[in-house]
Amino acid sequence: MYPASIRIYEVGPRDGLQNERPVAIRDKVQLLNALANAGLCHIEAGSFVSAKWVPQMADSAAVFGQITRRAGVSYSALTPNLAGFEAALAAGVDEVAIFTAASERFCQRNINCSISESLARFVPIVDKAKHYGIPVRGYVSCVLGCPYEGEVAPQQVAAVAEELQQLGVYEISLGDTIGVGTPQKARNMLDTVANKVPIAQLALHFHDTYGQALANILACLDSGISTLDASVAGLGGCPYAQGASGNLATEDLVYMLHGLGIHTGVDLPKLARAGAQISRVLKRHNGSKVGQVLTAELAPPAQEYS
Ligand SMILES: CC(C)(COP(=O)([O-])OP(=O)([O-])OC[C@H]1O[C@@H](n2cnc3c(N)ncnc32)[C@H](O)[C@@H]1OP(=O)([O-])[O-])[C@@H](O)C(=O)NCCC(=O)NCCSC(=O)C[C@@](C)(O)CC(=O)[O-]
Repeated sequence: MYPASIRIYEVGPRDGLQNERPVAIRDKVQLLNALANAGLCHIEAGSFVSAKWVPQMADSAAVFGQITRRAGVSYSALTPNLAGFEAALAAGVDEVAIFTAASERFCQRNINCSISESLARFVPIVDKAKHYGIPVRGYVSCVLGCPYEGEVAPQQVAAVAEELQQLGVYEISLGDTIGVGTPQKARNMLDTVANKVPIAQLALHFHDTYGQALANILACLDSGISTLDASVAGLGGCPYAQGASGNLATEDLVYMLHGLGIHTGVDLPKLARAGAQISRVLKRHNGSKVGQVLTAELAPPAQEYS
């Protein structure tokens, strides 16, 4: 049976924009405000990582300082280490996310340490976050494949997710970082992880490189999953996974969920306008098919795509 409602975790301003051309602070803030106005209540607004590694996120503190905070909306950020957590706290985040991988080589390329070193780094973050009452989310990357190691065993994903849960995160988002999953594999991976971590603490974070993300989600929708990550206009990719597309477009996800009678609390036309606006700013093709249809009149002239 499908759930009556789904919590959508919007990652476009972070996962999306970290892999796009640089965007002015005012445009990021406008996007964040538009997403909140569209009814999204969980928005990943930036990351406190090394500017040498991900320059697109270097202005996250300024972005947090300029958002028009909307009541009931949680604005979160990625924090790879204690320095990142302290900067995020000073910037006024509502929630942070720690991130590791199910693949050793991806973990090294992404955060320059092994999986076990990453987990050790997260201990003081979780401790300090608890002290300040800041919820911590966890990510596991490469849950359906790795750009360096190929196939990733679902048992390995489950083992890393279980370690994150034992650290004290409230939720673990399972990332198909390079979007290689297919429906049966996605469901098998989710069921394997759910044997170790309660499904209520899991979220799905599927990139759409091979156009499978929506099908993968549909295959998992009657599992008890209640949180899905998505990126407005399908923004993004992955800095350490060449060729990876952005997350599943939020507009496409909302359209499907509403069509199934599942409540999201999201105003689709407002969301589509936010997606069209940021696509214009980026002079980028709108990665949401639903967004393209709903905002045809806002689309930039064709020559701007070249
Ligand atoms: C983790 C590090 C910092 C290790 O990087 P490192 O080089 O091993 O760390 P370090 O401690 O030696 O520091 C190197 C420099 O970075 C600075 N530094 C150190 N920490 C911070 C910080 N928090 N904020 C700002 N600056 C920082 C530090 O001060 C120093 O500066 P320098 O002395 O050279 O001028 C680096 O590898 C890094 O920043 N990586 C970030 C990678 C990243 O953001 N990747 C994208 C997000 S993950 C993702 O997209 C996947 C996900 C979550 O969406 C799920 C999925 O789809 O799979």
